[in-house]
Amino acid sequence: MSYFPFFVDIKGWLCVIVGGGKVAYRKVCGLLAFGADLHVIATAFIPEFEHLGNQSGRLRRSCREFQEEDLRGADLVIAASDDEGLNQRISVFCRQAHIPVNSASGKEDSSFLFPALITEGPVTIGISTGGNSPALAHFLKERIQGVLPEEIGETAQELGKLREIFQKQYPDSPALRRSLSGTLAEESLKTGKIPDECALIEAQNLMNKKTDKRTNTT
Ligand SMILES: C[C@@]1(CC(=O)O)C2=NC(=C\c3[nH]c(c(CCC(=O)O)c3CC(=O)O)Cc3[nH]c(c(CC(=O)O)c3CCC(=O)O)/C=C3\N/C(=C\2)[C@@H](CCC(=O)O)[C@]3(C)CC(=O)O)/[C@H]1CCC(=O)O
Ligand SMILES: NC(=O)c1ccc[n+]([C@@H]2O[C@H](COP(=O)([O-])OP(=O)(O)OC[C@H]3O[C@@H](n4cnc5c(N)ncnc54)[C@H](O)[C@@H]3O)[C@@H](O)[C@H]2O)c1
Repeated sequence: MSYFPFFVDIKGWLCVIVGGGKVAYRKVCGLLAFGADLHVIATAFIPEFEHLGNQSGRLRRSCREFQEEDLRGADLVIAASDDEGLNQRISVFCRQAHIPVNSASGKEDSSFLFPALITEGPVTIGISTGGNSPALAHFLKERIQGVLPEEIGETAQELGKLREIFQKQYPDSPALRRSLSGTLAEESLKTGKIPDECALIEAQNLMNKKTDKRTNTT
């Protein structure tokens, strides 16, 4: 089965992670980068956690046994202990309470999976094999990274600004706005150049040329 990919704003979400090993650390790093608040509970932590600090209060660590009480108010839960029974109990509790849960013990106990992630500014690409082969997800990620233009994040940001300009300039012409956005995105991918207002004028010229050509041939 394939999994539906959501792009969710998790800023300020309370994420509870049970476990302080390699798996928990990988998930913690991923979630921190997207602005979540984390509470990690584990009987022992790998040293990498020390280097994370408390992330200006966004990362809290409790060095003790997990208690069910820890799940109160959680928006998202990761069961990443090495105790399969515990991971399973956490998963059952969360599913009953409708809290999204990911378990390191297997996808059967997870209501969502983590993808291999490419993040460049506002551009995020998530790759999943539906849990079949994390290794394949990793290699696919490397391949995609190899063909992405370096400045893709900045390009997306600039296209966002230009899009706002079109919305003001051509409020009643959605088709024109779509063509302009499309032409600019295509050109910046072709040339590898970050679009700016000059690119906007060029795109308008290009579109005029295309329109002229069509009119002349009809
Ligand atoms: C993408 C990434 C995200 C992340 O975890 O952060 C990810 N695993 C990554 C790394 C990684 N995984 C493994 C190792 C150890 C080395 C090795 O053993 O080879 C390493 C370390 C490394 O490779 O460096 C082994 C492994 N993984 C899972 C199992 C158990 C199982 O299959 O039951 C086993 C045990 C062995 C096996 O059977 O292979 C399970 C899952 N791993 C997933 C995601 C989910 C499905 C993704 C999909 O749909 O494809 C799922 C279901 C869990 C989940 O949802 O979290 C991240 C890629 C980093 C990147 O490149 O970005
Ligand atoms: N290492 C991998 O790449 C990988 C990949 C996929 C799945 N897994 C599975 O994920 C699990 C975790 O892997 P890991 O390498 O992070 O393990 P680990 O042994 O490094 O860490 C396990 C953590 O669970 C904590 N823990 C155990 N019982 C607890 C309890 N009752 N309360 C609080 N904390 C408790 C321990 O303190 C420790 O921090 C394992 O079961 C493993 O089989 C590992």
